[in-house]
Amino acid sequence: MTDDSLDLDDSALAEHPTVYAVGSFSGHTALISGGAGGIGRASAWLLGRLGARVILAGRDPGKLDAAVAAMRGRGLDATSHTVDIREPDSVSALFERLDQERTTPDLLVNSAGGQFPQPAIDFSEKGWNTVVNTNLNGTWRMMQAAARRWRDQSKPGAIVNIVVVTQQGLYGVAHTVAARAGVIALSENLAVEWAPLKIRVNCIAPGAIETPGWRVYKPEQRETYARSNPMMRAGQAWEIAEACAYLGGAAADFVTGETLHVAGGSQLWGETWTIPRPGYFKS
Ligand SMILES: CCC/C=C/C(=O)SCCNC(=O)CCNC(=O)[C@H](O)C(C)(C)COP(=O)([O-])OP(=O)([O-])OC[C@H]1O[C@@H](n2cnc3c(N)ncnc32)[C@H](O)[C@@H]1OP(=O)([O-])[O-]
Ligand SMILES: NC(=O)C1=CN([C@@H]2O[C@H](COP(=O)(O)OP(=O)(O)OC[C@H]3O[C@@H](n4cnc5c(N)ncnc54)[C@H](OP(=O)(O)O)[C@@H]3O)[C@@H](O)[C@H]2O)C=CC1
Repeated sequence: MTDDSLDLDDSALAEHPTVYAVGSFSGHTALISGGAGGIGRASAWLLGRLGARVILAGRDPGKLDAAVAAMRGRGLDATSHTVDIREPDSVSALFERLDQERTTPDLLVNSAGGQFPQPAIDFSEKGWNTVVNTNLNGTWRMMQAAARRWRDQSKPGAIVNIVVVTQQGLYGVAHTVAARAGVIALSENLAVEWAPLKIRVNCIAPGAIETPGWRVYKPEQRETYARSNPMMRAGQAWEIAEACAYLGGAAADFVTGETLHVAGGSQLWGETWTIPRPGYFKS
């Protein structure tokens, strides 16, 4: 697997078959953080094709512009805004821009996130804080900003947080496992606290999904990912997008506080070593 082969193909995303009915998201607006990344972009394409107005958010304006241009080229209603979810002021500014446009998303997909592989014993203070600030604090900031709009406008809302498999099998990224376990616990708690506001909060835990985000891992580690689950293959971003359409849409109206593993069973069996597997574990 080369670095180039990790890039998603917009023309494939424009035509990939889906189980969902065209129009099932008509009249809905979806805000997707990390919308120009792998999972976020696939989710934006799917929701857009199902009729949603999609707003992509991320740090890199070039990546956002390219993704939006590809979607608009196929007639989808797509726009973008820059945001750095690590910065509270940046998240506030994003939502203030949406307020000025009189736009309130119905669905928030938090796909912005990431980490670097390193043995935990070597984490620096800054490295740990960066990953926790991105994945736990950044996700929380987006959730709170959206929920305040829904509360103030008496509108229902749905949140889908993209996390990682936390209970077993993912090693070399302990900072992100800790941060995402926090997001899952937070989501379960808010599913109750925000139920009176008609806000549903769910998570998707992807297994190994081939995306540009994999470039952060060495090729020799990536080569092991397809054997890290009982189904003996890597997943595709589209498979996460379809889960997103389920949890974010009407089919999941009675589902909240759930974490859906789309991971080929890796939450039950298998190991993903993002750093070299210590000889200690070799048979
Ligand atoms: C199948 C497997 C599971 C897959 C799961 C996935 O999620 S895949 C897809 C998911 N997608 C991704 O994961 C996307 C890719 N990931 C990222 O963008 C980054 O990992 C990020 C989240 C840290 C943000 O990065 P950024 O560039 O915005 O941040 P920055 O440059 O400001 O760094 C801040 C500090 O972090 C530290 N530090 C950073 N890197 C390393 C390292 N290699 N080594 C050691 N330390 C490192 C360092 O302390 C640095 O500060 P310094 O010492 O330089 O002053
Ligand atoms: N691919 C996989 O195997 C798995 C992925 N995941 C998780 O799924 C999510 C999506 O990952 P994936 O699509 O694979 O990876 P990508 O790296 O392709 O996408 C991640 C996106 O997050 C955005 N992002 C990162 N940091 C910030 C920030 N501080 N503010 C705003 N945007 C940010 C990036 O945008 P920009 O470049 O513009 O900053 C990027 O587009 C992540 O949380 C990831 O950890 C979980 C399990 C497995």
